[in-house]
Amino acid sequence: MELNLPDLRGQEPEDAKQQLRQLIRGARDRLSDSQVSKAGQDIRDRVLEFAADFHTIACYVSVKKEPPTLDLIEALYQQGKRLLVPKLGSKLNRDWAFYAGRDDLANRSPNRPMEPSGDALDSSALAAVDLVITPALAVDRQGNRLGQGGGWYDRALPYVKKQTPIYAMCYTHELQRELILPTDQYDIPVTGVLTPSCCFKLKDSEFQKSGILPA
Ligand SMILES: Nc1nc2c(c(=O)[nH]1)N(C=O)[C@@H](CNc1ccc(C(=O)N[C@@H](CCC(=O)O)C(=O)O)cc1)CN2
Ligand SMILES: Nc1ncnc2c1ncn2[C@@H]1O[C@H](COP(=O)(O)OP(=O)(O)OP(=O)(O)O)[C@@H](O)[C@H]1O
Repeated sequence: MELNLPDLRGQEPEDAKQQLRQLIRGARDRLSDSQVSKAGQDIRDRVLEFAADFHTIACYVSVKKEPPTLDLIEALYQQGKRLLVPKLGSKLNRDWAFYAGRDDLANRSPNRPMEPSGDALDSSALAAVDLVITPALAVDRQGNRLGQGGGWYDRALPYVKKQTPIYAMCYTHELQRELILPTDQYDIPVTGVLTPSCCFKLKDSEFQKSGILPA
């Protein structure tokens, strides 16, 4: 499946981003449950291998049709990794807590991703992570990431150490081979991308140079 997104250069970045989000969310809504759960299995298998050398990992807890991360997080935890996941509370606080097993995750506020019960840590906890996995609706060849629009990660990511890799997770068809995504001054480009079919660093990749995805 290819996602044909319009080129919205000339529009205000905020308006352009909003239109792109609607189109991509619409396409996600049309994914079947079995497509989403297959993506979750592929993500678990691939990212587990990719993440072998990282010990403390920040990762989002997926909701609805987002690329599923629950099986991945549990598998990483079973391997003894430390996982920080967002703890939004009732106010979209930019807090985090350590994952303590699947049974400890619960919907603690309506319409929010599931959260662990552990203490809320502010974003400065991100200084201790070796790898960040962010959600994305799309990523382009330059590493620009389109998020859900809250500016949540844009505000949290400045706490990540400069050398720490930041990988954005999306579906493979959401990687933009041609389109340059609209950006604003706060956007922080990502180091690499994770999808159900590929995990790679952007710098000097074939995708960055010529839009070709790894086999
Ligand atoms: N799984 C996941 N976790 C994430 C993010 C994400 O995109 N995906 N975020 C990425 O930044 C942050 C949270 N961002 C959020 C931004 C807005 C709303 C929100 O407004 N929710 C609506 C309900 C929306 C709906 O039902 O579709 C609400 O509160 O009423 C929630 C979380 C951190 N955790
Ligand atoms: N560090 C920041 N300080 C102040 N405002 C910010 C910051 N980062 C983002 N914003 C504002 O938040 C709003 C949403 O930002 P943006 O469109 O980049 O979100 P996003 O990257 O799609 O979402 P998210 O980061 O939650 O995944 C914009 O109005 C943006 O200017």
